[in-house]
Amino acid sequence: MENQMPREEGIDHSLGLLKEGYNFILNRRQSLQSDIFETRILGKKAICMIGEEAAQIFYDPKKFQRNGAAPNRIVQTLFGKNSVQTLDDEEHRQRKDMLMSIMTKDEINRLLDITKLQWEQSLDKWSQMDQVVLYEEMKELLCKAAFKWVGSPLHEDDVKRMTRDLGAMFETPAAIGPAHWLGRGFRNQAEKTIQELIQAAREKKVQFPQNTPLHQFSFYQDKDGHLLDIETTSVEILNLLRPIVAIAIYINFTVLALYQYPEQKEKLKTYNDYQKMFVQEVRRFYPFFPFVAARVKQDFTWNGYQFTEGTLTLLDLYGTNHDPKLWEHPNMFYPERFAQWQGSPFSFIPQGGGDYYLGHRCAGEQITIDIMKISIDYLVNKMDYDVPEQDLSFSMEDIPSIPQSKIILKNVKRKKENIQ
Ligand code: HEM
Repeated sequence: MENQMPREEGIDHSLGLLKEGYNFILNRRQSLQSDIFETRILGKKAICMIGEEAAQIFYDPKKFQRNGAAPNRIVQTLFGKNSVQTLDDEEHRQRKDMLMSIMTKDEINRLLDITKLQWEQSLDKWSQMDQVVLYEEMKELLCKAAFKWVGSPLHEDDVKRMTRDLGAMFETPAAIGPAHWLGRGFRNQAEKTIQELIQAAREKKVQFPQNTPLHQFSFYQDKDGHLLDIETTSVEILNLLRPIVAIAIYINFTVLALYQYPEQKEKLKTYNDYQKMFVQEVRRFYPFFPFVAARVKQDFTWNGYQFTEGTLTLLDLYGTNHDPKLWEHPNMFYPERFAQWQGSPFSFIPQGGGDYYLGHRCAGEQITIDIMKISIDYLVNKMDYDVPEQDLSFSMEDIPSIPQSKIILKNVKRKKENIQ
Protein backbone atom coordinates (compact mmCIF):
# COMPACT_ATOMS: atom_id res chain seq x y z
CA MET A 1 0.00 0.00 0.00
CA GLU A 2 1.30 3.46 -0.86
CA ASN A 3 1.44 6.26 1.70
CA GLN A 4 1.31 9.96 0.97
CA MET A 5 4.68 11.43 1.91
CA PRO A 6 4.35 14.38 4.33
CA ARG A 7 4.76 17.49 2.23
CA GLU A 8 5.86 21.08 2.80
CA GLU A 9 3.54 23.51 1.02
CA GLY A 10 4.92 26.28 -1.21
CA ILE A 11 6.43 26.74 -4.66
CA ASP A 12 10.11 26.73 -3.76
CA HIS A 13 12.28 26.50 -0.65
CA SER A 14 15.78 26.86 -2.12
CA LEU A 15 16.28 30.16 -0.30
CA GLY A 16 15.23 28.51 2.95
CA LEU A 17 17.89 25.88 2.34
CA LEU A 18 20.58 28.54 1.96
CA LYS A 19 19.27 30.54 4.92
CA GLU A 20 18.48 27.81 7.44
CA GLY A 21 21.61 25.78 6.72
CA TYR A 22 22.08 22.84 9.08
CA ASN A 23 18.55 23.26 10.44
CA PHE A 24 16.68 23.19 7.11
CA ILE A 25 15.75 19.50 7.27
CA LEU A 26 15.55 19.34 11.10
CA ASN A 27 13.11 22.29 11.24
CA ARG A 28 10.77 20.56 8.80
CA ARG A 29 11.10 17.21 10.50
CA GLN A 30 9.91 18.98 13.62
CA SER A 31 6.96 20.75 11.98
CA LEU A 32 5.88 17.79 9.80
CA GLN A 33 6.68 15.22 12.52
CA SER A 34 8.33 12.91 9.99
CA ASP A 35 11.85 11.61 9.20
CA ILE A 36 10.99 11.82 5.53
CA PHE A 37 9.15 14.56 3.69
CA GLU A 38 8.70 16.22 0.35
CA THR A 39 9.64 19.84 -0.36
CA ARG A 40 10.51 21.89 -3.42
CA ILE A 41 14.09 22.87 -4.29
CA LEU A 42 15.17 24.71 -7.44
CA GLY A 43 11.52 24.72 -8.47
CA LYS A 44 11.19 20.94 -8.39
CA LYS A 45 9.96 18.27 -6.02
CA ALA A 46 12.68 17.04 -3.65
CA ILE A 47 12.76 14.47 -0.85
CA CYS A 48 14.57 15.00 2.48
CA MET A 49 15.39 12.12 4.84
CA ILE A 50 17.05 11.61 8.23
CA GLY A 51 18.19 8.49 10.08
CA GLU A 52 19.94 5.13 9.85
CA GLU A 53 17.36 3.36 7.69
CA ALA A 54 17.20 6.33 5.36
CA ALA A 55 21.02 6.31 5.05
CA GLN A 56 20.90 2.61 4.21
CA ILE A 57 18.66 3.14 1.18
CA PHE A 58 20.39 6.38 0.21
CA TYR A 59 23.69 4.50 -0.13
CA ASP A 60 22.15 1.69 -2.20
CA PRO A 61 23.63 2.30 -5.70
CA LYS A 62 20.67 0.55 -7.32
CA LYS A 63 18.30 3.15 -5.87
CA PHE A 64 20.25 6.41 -6.09
CA GLN A 65 22.76 8.02 -8.41
CA ARG A 66 24.99 11.07 -8.07
CA ASN A 67 25.09 12.12 -11.70
CA GLY A 68 23.09 15.35 -12.00
CA ALA A 69 22.50 15.68 -8.25
CA ALA A 70 25.01 18.34 -7.19
CA PRO A 71 24.03 21.92 -8.06
CA ASN A 72 26.42 23.80 -10.32
CA ARG A 73 27.57 26.12 -7.50
CA ILE A 74 28.88 23.07 -5.59
CA VAL A 75 30.57 21.55 -8.64
CA GLN A 76 32.25 24.87 -9.50
CA THR A 77 33.70 25.37 -6.01
CA LEU A 78 33.76 22.28 -3.81
CA PHE A 79 33.90 19.27 -6.14
CA GLY A 80 35.36 20.35 -9.49
CA LYS A 81 34.07 19.16 -12.88
CA ASN A 82 33.87 15.41 -13.50
CA SER A 83 35.05 14.67 -9.94
CA VAL A 84 34.55 11.31 -8.23
CA GLN A 85 31.61 12.81 -6.31
CA THR A 86 29.59 13.10 -9.55
CA LEU A 87 30.19 9.57 -10.88
CA ASP A 88 28.21 6.34 -10.63
CA ASP A 89 28.65 2.60 -11.11
CA GLU A 90 31.78 1.32 -12.90
CA GLU A 91 33.12 4.81 -13.61
CA HIS A 92 32.86 5.68 -9.92
CA ARG A 93 34.42 2.41 -8.81
CA GLN A 94 37.46 2.90 -11.03
CA ARG A 95 38.01 6.48 -9.90
CA LYS A 96 37.47 5.58 -6.26
CA ASP A 97 39.99 2.75 -6.61
CA MET A 98 42.54 5.32 -7.74
CA LEU A 99 41.79 7.55 -4.74
CA MET A 100 41.78 4.69 -2.26
CA SER A 101 45.00 3.23 -3.72
CA ILE A 102 47.01 5.90 -1.91
CA MET A 103 45.17 5.47 1.42
CA THR A 104 47.60 2.78 2.57
CA LYS A 105 49.00 2.54 6.07
CA ASP A 106 52.43 3.66 4.86
CA GLU A 107 51.10 6.67 2.97
CA ILE A 108 48.85 7.76 5.83
CA ASN A 109 51.81 7.43 8.22
CA ARG A 110 53.93 9.52 5.87
CA LEU A 111 51.26 12.25 5.93
CA LEU A 112 51.10 12.07 9.72
CA ASP A 113 54.88 12.41 10.06
CA ILE A 114 54.79 15.45 7.76
CA THR A 115 51.91 16.94 9.74
CA LYS A 116 53.76 16.46 13.04
CA LEU A 117 56.78 18.27 11.60
CA GLN A 118 54.50 21.15 10.55
CA TRP A 119 52.98 21.22 14.04
CA GLU A 120 56.49 21.49 15.50
CA GLN A 121 57.36 24.43 13.23
CA SER A 122 54.05 26.17 13.86
CA LEU A 123 54.40 25.79 17.59
CA ASP A 124 57.78 27.55 17.46
CA LYS A 125 56.25 30.31 15.33
CA TRP A 126 53.15 30.73 17.50
CA SER A 127 55.28 30.98 20.66
CA GLN A 128 56.70 34.21 19.19
CA MET A 129 53.30 35.67 18.29
CA ASP A 130 51.17 37.99 20.40
CA GLN A 131 48.07 36.06 19.40
CA VAL A 132 47.19 33.23 17.08
CA VAL A 133 44.01 33.02 14.99
CA LEU A 134 43.85 29.26 15.10
CA TYR A 135 41.59 28.68 12.09
CA GLU A 136 43.87 30.65 9.75
CA GLU A 137 47.03 29.13 11.20
CA MET A 138 45.70 25.57 11.03
CA LYS A 139 44.65 26.00 7.39
CA GLU A 140 48.20 27.12 6.59
CA LEU A 141 49.78 24.30 8.60
CA LEU A 142 47.61 21.71 6.86
CA CYS A 143 48.08 23.27 3.43
CA LYS A 144 51.87 22.95 3.73
CA ALA A 145 51.54 19.36 4.98
CA ALA A 146 49.10 18.45 2.19
CA PHE A 147 51.28 19.78 -0.63
CA LYS A 148 54.35 18.06 0.75
CA TRP A 149 52.40 14.81 1.02
CA VAL A 150 51.04 14.89 -2.54
CA GLY A 151 54.63 15.33 -3.77
CA SER A 152 55.21 19.03 -4.44
CA PRO A 153 56.22 20.97 -1.29
CA LEU A 154 55.14 24.61 -1.46
CA HIS A 155 57.61 27.44 -1.77
CA GLU A 156 57.19 29.78 1.22
CA ASP A 157 55.98 32.57 -1.15
CA ASP A 158 53.07 30.39 -2.37
CA VAL A 159 51.73 29.25 1.00
CA LYS A 160 49.33 32.14 1.62
CA ARG A 161 47.88 32.06 -1.90
CA MET A 162 47.36 28.30 -1.98
CA THR A 163 45.84 28.33 1.53
CA ARG A 164 43.42 31.03 0.37
CA ASP A 165 42.52 29.16 -2.83
CA LEU A 166 41.94 25.81 -1.13
CA GLY A 167 40.07 27.42 1.78
CA ALA A 168 37.75 29.27 -0.62
CA MET A 169 36.72 25.96 -2.19
CA PHE A 170 34.98 24.82 1.01
CA GLU A 171 34.16 28.24 2.45
CA THR A 172 32.24 29.61 -0.55
CA PRO A 173 29.96 26.88 -2.02
CA ALA A 174 26.95 28.17 -0.07
CA ALA A 175 28.01 31.84 -0.08
CA ILE A 176 25.74 34.32 -1.80
CA GLY A 177 27.06 36.95 -4.25
CA PRO A 178 30.67 38.01 -4.82
CA ALA A 179 32.20 35.67 -2.22
CA HIS A 180 30.88 32.69 -4.17
CA TRP A 181 32.25 34.01 -7.47
CA LEU A 182 35.64 34.66 -5.89
CA GLY A 183 35.61 31.03 -4.74
CA ARG A 184 35.06 29.86 -8.32
CA GLY A 185 37.98 32.00 -9.49
CA PHE A 186 40.26 30.61 -6.79
CA ARG A 187 39.35 27.04 -7.80
CA ASN A 188 40.21 27.79 -11.43
CA GLN A 189 43.60 29.17 -10.41
CA ALA A 190 44.38 26.21 -8.18
CA GLU A 191 43.32 23.73 -10.88
CA LYS A 192 45.65 25.46 -13.32
CA THR A 193 48.59 25.23 -10.89
CA ILE A 194 48.03 21.48 -10.39
CA GLN A 195 47.47 20.87 -14.11
CA GLU A 196 50.90 22.38 -14.82
CA LEU A 197 52.50 19.98 -12.33
CA ILE A 198 50.79 16.95 -13.92
CA GLN A 199 51.71 18.10 -17.42
CA ALA A 200 55.35 18.56 -16.36
CA ALA A 201 55.39 15.07 -14.82
CA ARG A 202 53.94 13.49 -17.96
CA GLU A 203 56.48 15.31 -20.12
CA LYS A 204 59.19 14.10 -17.72
CA LYS A 205 60.23 17.67 -16.90
CA VAL A 206 59.79 16.90 -13.20
CA GLN A 207 59.75 13.62 -11.36
CA PHE A 208 57.59 13.28 -8.28
CA PRO A 209 58.60 10.49 -5.88
CA GLN A 210 57.03 7.17 -7.02
CA ASN A 211 54.75 6.68 -4.03
CA THR A 212 53.26 10.20 -3.94
CA PRO A 213 49.70 10.98 -5.10
CA LEU A 214 51.01 13.38 -7.78
CA HIS A 215 53.08 10.60 -9.36
CA GLN A 216 50.46 7.90 -8.78
CA PHE A 217 47.53 9.87 -10.22
CA SER A 218 49.54 11.37 -13.11
CA PHE A 219 50.34 7.86 -14.35
CA TYR A 220 47.27 5.94 -13.12
CA GLN A 221 45.81 3.81 -15.91
CA ASP A 222 42.20 2.67 -16.10
CA LYS A 223 41.43 -0.95 -16.94
CA ASP A 224 41.85 -0.21 -20.65
CA GLY A 225 45.31 1.27 -20.05
CA HIS A 226 44.24 4.92 -20.52
CA LEU A 227 45.53 7.83 -18.43
CA LEU A 228 43.01 10.26 -16.95
CA ASP A 229 42.86 13.61 -18.74
CA ILE A 230 44.95 16.33 -17.05
CA GLU A 231 41.94 18.45 -15.95
CA THR A 232 40.27 15.54 -14.15
CA THR A 233 43.55 14.39 -12.62
CA SER A 234 44.03 17.87 -11.14
CA VAL A 235 40.45 17.82 -9.79
CA GLU A 236 41.25 14.57 -7.95
CA ILE A 237 44.55 15.91 -6.57
CA LEU A 238 42.52 18.85 -5.26
CA ASN A 239 40.11 16.29 -3.80
CA LEU A 240 43.03 15.41 -1.49
CA LEU A 241 44.52 18.86 -0.88
CA ARG A 242 41.29 20.77 -0.21
CA PRO A 243 39.76 18.52 2.45
CA ILE A 244 43.06 18.12 4.30
CA VAL A 245 43.01 21.92 4.73
CA ALA A 246 39.35 21.68 5.79
CA ILE A 247 40.35 19.59 8.80
CA ALA A 248 41.18 23.04 10.28
CA ILE A 249 37.43 23.31 10.98
CA TYR A 250 37.43 20.16 13.11
CA ILE A 251 40.56 21.37 14.93
CA ASN A 252 38.73 24.60 15.74
CA PHE A 253 35.82 22.63 17.15
CA THR A 254 38.26 20.41 19.04
CA VAL A 255 39.71 23.45 20.82
CA LEU A 256 36.19 24.71 21.45
CA ALA A 257 35.24 21.38 23.05
CA LEU A 258 38.37 21.42 25.22
CA TYR A 259 37.47 24.94 26.33
CA GLN A 260 33.76 24.39 26.90
CA TYR A 261 34.17 21.00 28.59
CA PRO A 262 37.44 21.41 30.55
CA GLU A 263 37.08 17.99 32.20
CA GLN A 264 37.76 16.48 28.76
CA LYS A 265 41.39 17.58 28.90
CA GLU A 266 42.00 15.57 32.05
CA LYS A 267 40.26 12.51 30.62
CA LEU A 268 42.38 12.77 27.47
CA LYS A 269 45.52 12.91 29.58
CA THR A 270 44.47 10.04 31.81
CA TYR A 271 42.77 7.36 29.68
CA ASN A 272 44.53 5.73 26.73
CA ASP A 273 41.41 4.85 24.76
CA TYR A 274 39.65 8.17 25.36
CA GLN A 275 41.17 10.02 22.41
CA LYS A 276 39.31 7.93 19.83
CA MET A 277 35.94 8.45 21.55
CA PHE A 278 36.63 12.18 21.87
CA VAL A 279 37.45 12.52 18.16
CA GLN A 280 34.26 10.65 17.22
CA GLU A 281 32.19 12.88 19.48
CA VAL A 282 33.68 16.08 18.02
CA ARG A 283 32.77 14.77 14.55
CA ARG A 284 29.26 13.79 15.68
CA PHE A 285 28.42 16.80 17.78
CA TYR A 286 29.57 19.83 15.79
CA PRO A 287 28.18 20.85 12.40
CA PHE A 288 30.35 20.42 9.31
CA PHE A 289 28.94 18.76 6.19
CA PRO A 290 25.14 19.28 6.42
CA PHE A 291 23.70 16.80 3.92
CA VAL A 292 24.48 14.87 0.77
CA ALA A 293 22.45 14.87 -2.44
CA ALA A 294 21.54 12.16 -4.95
CA ARG A 295 18.82 11.47 -7.53
CA VAL A 296 16.46 8.51 -7.58
CA LYS A 297 17.91 6.09 -10.15
CA GLN A 298 14.70 4.22 -10.93
CA ASP A 299 11.20 4.16 -9.43
CA PHE A 300 10.90 2.24 -6.17
CA THR A 301 8.71 2.13 -3.07
CA TRP A 302 10.18 2.29 0.43
CA ASN A 303 8.13 2.09 3.64
CA GLY A 304 5.07 2.69 1.47
CA TYR A 305 6.51 5.91 -0.01
CA GLN A 306 6.91 6.31 -3.75
CA PHE A 307 10.34 7.44 -5.02
CA THR A 308 10.15 8.57 -8.65
CA GLU A 309 13.11 8.40 -11.03
CA GLY A 310 15.08 11.64 -11.18
CA THR A 311 13.81 13.10 -7.87
CA LEU A 312 16.47 15.04 -5.95
CA THR A 313 16.94 13.48 -2.52
CA LEU A 314 18.86 14.92 0.43
CA LEU A 315 20.17 12.80 3.29
CA ASP A 316 20.71 14.84 6.45
CA LEU A 317 24.14 13.93 7.86
CA TYR A 318 24.03 16.38 10.76
CA GLY A 319 20.45 15.37 11.58
CA THR A 320 21.30 11.65 11.54
CA ASN A 321 24.23 12.29 13.88
CA HIS A 322 21.73 14.00 16.23
CA ASP A 323 18.83 11.60 15.74
CA PRO A 324 17.32 10.86 19.18
CA LYS A 325 16.39 7.37 17.90
CA LEU A 326 20.11 6.62 17.54
CA TRP A 327 21.79 8.81 20.13
CA GLU A 328 20.69 9.27 23.73
CA HIS A 329 20.70 12.97 24.65
CA PRO A 330 22.00 13.86 21.17
CA ASN A 331 22.68 17.45 22.10
CA MET A 332 24.99 16.54 24.95
CA PHE A 333 28.76 16.36 24.36
CA TYR A 334 29.50 12.91 25.72
CA PRO A 335 32.43 10.98 24.16
CA GLU A 336 31.77 7.94 26.38
CA ARG A 337 28.71 7.15 24.24
CA PHE A 338 31.15 5.69 21.71
CA ALA A 339 32.29 3.02 24.18
CA GLN A 340 29.00 1.22 23.45
CA TRP A 341 28.57 2.22 19.83
CA GLN A 342 28.08 -0.80 17.57
CA GLY A 343 29.90 0.67 14.58
CA SER A 344 27.07 0.76 12.02
CA PRO A 345 28.16 2.37 8.72
CA PHE A 346 24.79 4.16 8.53
CA SER A 347 24.15 5.67 11.98
CA PHE A 348 27.26 7.82 12.47
CA ILE A 349 27.85 9.60 9.18
CA PRO A 350 29.73 12.91 9.54
CA GLN A 351 31.74 11.98 6.43
CA GLY A 352 29.04 10.00 4.65
CA GLY A 353 27.95 6.38 5.13
CA GLY A 354 28.22 2.95 3.54
CA ASP A 355 31.34 1.50 1.95
CA TYR A 356 34.51 3.36 0.98
CA TYR A 357 35.13 1.44 -2.24
CA LEU A 358 31.62 0.69 -3.51
CA GLY A 359 29.97 3.95 -2.45
CA HIS A 360 30.68 7.63 -1.92
CA ARG A 361 31.79 7.49 1.70
CA CYS A 362 34.63 9.98 2.34
CA ALA A 363 37.97 8.66 1.04
CA GLY A 364 39.83 10.63 3.70
CA GLU A 365 37.95 9.64 6.87
CA GLN A 366 40.92 7.77 8.36
CA ILE A 367 43.24 10.66 7.53
CA THR A 368 40.83 13.07 9.22
CA ILE A 369 40.65 10.97 12.38
CA ASP A 370 44.43 10.51 12.53
CA ILE A 371 45.23 14.19 11.95
CA MET A 372 42.71 15.13 14.65
CA LYS A 373 44.42 12.69 17.02
CA ILE A 374 47.92 14.08 16.54
CA SER A 375 46.55 17.61 16.83
CA ILE A 376 44.86 16.70 20.11
CA ASP A 377 48.17 15.34 21.37
CA TYR A 378 49.74 18.77 20.72
CA LEU A 379 46.80 20.69 22.16
CA VAL A 380 46.60 18.61 25.34
CA ASN A 381 50.09 17.28 26.03
CA LYS A 382 52.60 19.44 24.22
CA MET A 383 51.50 23.06 24.52
CA ASP A 384 49.95 25.60 26.84
CA TYR A 385 47.74 28.44 25.69
CA ASP A 386 45.11 30.88 26.91
CA VAL A 387 41.72 31.45 25.35
CA PRO A 388 40.98 35.15 25.90
CA GLU A 389 37.48 36.66 25.95
CA GLN A 390 36.03 36.33 22.41
CA ASP A 391 32.91 35.33 20.50
CA LEU A 392 33.08 31.55 20.43
CA SER A 393 29.54 31.07 19.17
CA PHE A 394 28.96 29.27 15.89
CA SER A 395 26.11 29.59 13.46
CA MET A 396 23.72 26.84 12.46
CA GLU A 397 22.86 28.84 9.34
CA ASP A 398 26.28 29.42 7.77
CA ILE A 399 27.75 26.48 5.90
CA PRO A 400 30.44 25.63 6.81
CA SER A 401 30.03 26.72 10.40
CA ILE A 402 33.18 28.06 12.05
CA PRO A 403 33.34 29.67 15.53
CA GLN A 404 32.87 33.44 15.01
CA SER A 405 36.27 34.44 16.41
CA LYS A 406 37.99 31.62 14.48
CA ILE A 407 39.45 30.84 17.91
CA ILE A 408 42.04 33.27 19.17
CA LEU A 409 44.81 31.83 21.35
CA LYS A 410 47.24 33.85 23.45
CA ASN A 411 50.44 32.97 25.30
CA VAL A 412 51.04 29.90 23.20
CA LYS A 413 54.11 28.02 24.41
CA ARG A 414 55.52 24.55 24.55
CA LYS A 415 54.95 22.71 27.77
CA LYS A 416 58.22 22.73 29.74
CA GLU A 417 58.51 18.94 29.70
CA ASN A 418 58.23 19.06 25.90
CA ILE A 419 61.20 21.38 25.31
CA GLN A 420 64.00 19.34 23.76
C1 HEM B 1 37.72 17.69 6.92
C2 HEM B 1 36.93 16.73 7.28
C3 HEM B 1 36.13 16.01 6.24
C4 HEM B 1 34.77 15.96 6.16
C5 HEM B 1 33.77 16.57 7.13
C6 HEM B 1 34.46 15.20 4.98
C7 HEM B 1 33.18 14.88 4.58
C8 HEM B 1 32.88 14.21 3.42
C9 HEM B 1 31.55 13.92 2.98
C10 HEM B 1 30.27 14.24 3.73
C11 HEM B 1 31.66 13.29 1.78
C12 HEM B 1 30.51 12.89 0.87
C13 HEM B 1 29.95 11.53 1.15
C14 HEM B 1 28.86 11.20 0.17
O1 HEM B 1 28.80 11.79 -0.91
O2 HEM B 1 28.03 10.35 0.45
C15 HEM B 1 33.05 13.20 1.45
C16 HEM B 1 33.53 12.65 0.29
C17 HEM B 1 34.86 12.66 -0.05
N1 HEM B 1 35.91 13.04 0.73
FE1 HEM B 1 35.79 13.81 2.59
N2 HEM B 1 35.62 14.81 4.37
C18 HEM B 1 36.67 15.28 5.11
C19 HEM B 1 38.01 15.04 4.87
C20 HEM B 1 38.51 14.44 3.75
C21 HEM B 1 39.91 14.20 3.49
C22 HEM B 1 41.03 14.53 4.50
C23 HEM B 1 40.01 13.69 2.24
C24 HEM B 1 41.22 13.26 1.46
C25 HEM B 1 42.46 13.43 1.84
C26 HEM B 1 38.67 13.57 1.71
C27 HEM B 1 38.36 13.11 0.45
C28 HEM B 1 37.07 12.87 0.02
C29 HEM B 1 36.75 12.36 -1.30
C30 HEM B 1 37.73 12.05 -2.41
C31 HEM B 1 35.36 12.22 -1.35
C32 HEM B 1 34.51 11.73 -2.51
C33 HEM B 1 34.21 10.25 -2.34
C34 HEM B 1 33.29 9.69 -3.39
O3 HEM B 1 32.50 10.44 -3.98
O4 HEM B 1 33.35 8.47 -3.61
N3 HEM B 1 37.80 14.04 2.66
N4 HEM B 1 33.79 13.75 2.47
